[in-house]
Amino acid sequence: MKDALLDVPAIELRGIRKTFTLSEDRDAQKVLALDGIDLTIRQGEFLTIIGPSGCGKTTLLKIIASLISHDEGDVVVEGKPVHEPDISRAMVFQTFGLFPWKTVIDNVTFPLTVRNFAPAEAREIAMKHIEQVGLGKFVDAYPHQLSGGMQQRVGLARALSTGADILLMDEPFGAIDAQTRELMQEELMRICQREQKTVVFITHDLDEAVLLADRVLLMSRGPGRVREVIDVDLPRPRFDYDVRGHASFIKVRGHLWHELRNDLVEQRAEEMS
Ligand SMILES: Nc1ncnc2c1ncn2[C@@H]1O[C@H](COP(=O)(O)OP(=O)(O)OP(=O)(O)O)[C@@H](O)[C@H]1O
Repeated sequence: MKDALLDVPAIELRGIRKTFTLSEDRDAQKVLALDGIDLTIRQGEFLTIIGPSGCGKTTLLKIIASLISHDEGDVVVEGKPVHEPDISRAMVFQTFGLFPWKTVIDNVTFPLTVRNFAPAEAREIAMKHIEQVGLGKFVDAYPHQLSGGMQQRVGLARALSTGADILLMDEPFGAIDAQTRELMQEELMRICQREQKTVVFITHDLDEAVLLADRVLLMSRGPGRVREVIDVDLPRPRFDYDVRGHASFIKVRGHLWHELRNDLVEQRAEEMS
């Protein structure tokens, strides 16, 4: 359980720097997306990332997943430097990332099939997670037959099926209506608490950032840097009381809003000058 959060590093980021080049030309414009990110994420921790648009949140998550390379620094996962995607880390995308031509069961078994699991074993694992996210009756449905919230549940079931200890989630509930989103947040918290997942979760939603997190990483306006890492001192589970009325929730949310608002005001002033 979260109360027993281990002080063992799951992900260590050391001096991560990333520049994008906007074209192939020699004189091409460069964008410094991340500038020296140092951070340790503990095993079983739920870390949310919040920051102004374009500050490098997605870039950082993709670097942790080894989906894109970085220019300088090290990503160390469970003690080992990583350079390629592997089974320790699973991504969940805002746009669900499902294959439209595959059924729910085929979408969820896909990562297991490519890793050469026997079909019966892949199906058994997939079914367990499809049922866990409440879609047992929809195994043979296609994504277009499901609501956005249901499609995101499929994305979550697929990530869980990989058995990855680390879930990397890029605004996974951003495209879902407010009520479904609250249910998904509860479900995710239940699953992560039970299965001791380490989660790195990007959001633009202040309430979501505080509600889910053990710690919130606030990034600075581009180039992305660690501006602040804030502890969220709220008891778990967090869905059986008025967590939004809790003094710690109000304090952390208020602080985040103050900081992000200043960023927006500065950004607007720069755009006007
Ligand atoms: N493939 C790319 N090529 C060139 N520039 C890129 C590329 N991907 C990201 N960038 C630039 O890197 C910076 C960080 O982008 P990133 O998508 O990581 O930000 P973000 O914080 O996730 O943004 P948002 O909150 O709007 O989703 C931005 O300036 C963006 O334009």
